[in-house]
Amino acid sequence: MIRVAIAGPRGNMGKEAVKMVMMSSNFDLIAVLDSKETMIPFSCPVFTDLDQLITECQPDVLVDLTSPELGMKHTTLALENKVHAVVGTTGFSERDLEKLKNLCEHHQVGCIIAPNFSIGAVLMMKFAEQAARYMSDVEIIEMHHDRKLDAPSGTALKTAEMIGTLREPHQQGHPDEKETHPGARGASLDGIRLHSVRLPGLVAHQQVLFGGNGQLLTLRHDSFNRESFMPGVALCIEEVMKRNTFIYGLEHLID
Ligand SMILES: NC(=O)C1=CN([C@@H]2O[C@H](COP(=O)(O)OP(=O)(O)OC[C@H]3O[C@@H](n4cnc5c(N)ncnc54)[C@H](O)[C@@H]3O)[C@@H](O)[C@H]2O)C=CC1
Ligand SMILES: O=C(O)C1=N[C@H](C(=O)O)C[C@H](O)C1
Repeated sequence: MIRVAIAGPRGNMGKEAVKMVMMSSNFDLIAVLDSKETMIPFSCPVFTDLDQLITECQPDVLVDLTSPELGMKHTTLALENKVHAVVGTTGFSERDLEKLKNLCEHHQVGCIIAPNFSIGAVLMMKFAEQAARYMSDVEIIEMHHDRKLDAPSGTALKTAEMIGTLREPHQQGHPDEKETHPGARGASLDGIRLHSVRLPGLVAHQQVLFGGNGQLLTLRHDSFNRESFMPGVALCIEEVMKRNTFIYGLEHLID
């Protein structure tokens, strides 16, 4: 049994993760970390202090599903205490990722950062990486619920990064194009345009558009609920236990 603690247990993702871990015969939910003492009864102790949680409960793995600043704080503390970390929280900077990688190496402990836990989204990213070899003009439209804190999404950034391994950086669109309304062309990552839509009713959706002469290739993935992420969370908990390295992206865990 892997001893699992979850940070953010009352959130959209945290709720599903608590359910999944409790239902699994491989995992033992030994504690949750919340922002306050909660009225929601959990079948395990609720902590508001991660130091105390680690000392008293000694988890094997901390799963973080909170916010960018908290996620960084929690993951740092977990790794410093040699607790493996599975991080679904998005919005980390490149510097944050570098810092976590160094902590893994220093403390010889595993950490998996998964910008997207759903298998379909990971396949979309892999297909996009392949397509970029042949079609190098690409724009990404990600669409999420309006409670999301970070933009662009972690998935969109990771997709652009994967495409970037096979696409020469270049400016897209007309060389003389001008935004009459700032932001109209979206963010640019080496010339790949990223557009973020935030609307009530949405969950997590992304389209990757590849344009060529007389043709358009559209790759699309939709998560209609948070259950879609849970097989990926379970896989990461199992895999992180076998490692003492830093992994960024679920694509490194599937063939
Ligand atoms: N990697 C993936 O596949 C996915 C990642 N996410 C990411 O997961 C994160 C959480 O997303 P949601 O669940 O939608 O957000 P949410 O806002 O519903 O949940 C965040 C939770 O963190 C809790 N929290 C606040 N302060 C805390 C503290 N000090 N200690 C512990 N918990 C605290 C809040 O009470 C809240 O329940 C976001 O960064 C989001 O981008 C979301 C969906 C899928
Ligand atoms: O906040 C969300 O909801 C999601 N966040 C992740 C991201 O930023 O890509 C994964 C998924 O898109 C849902």
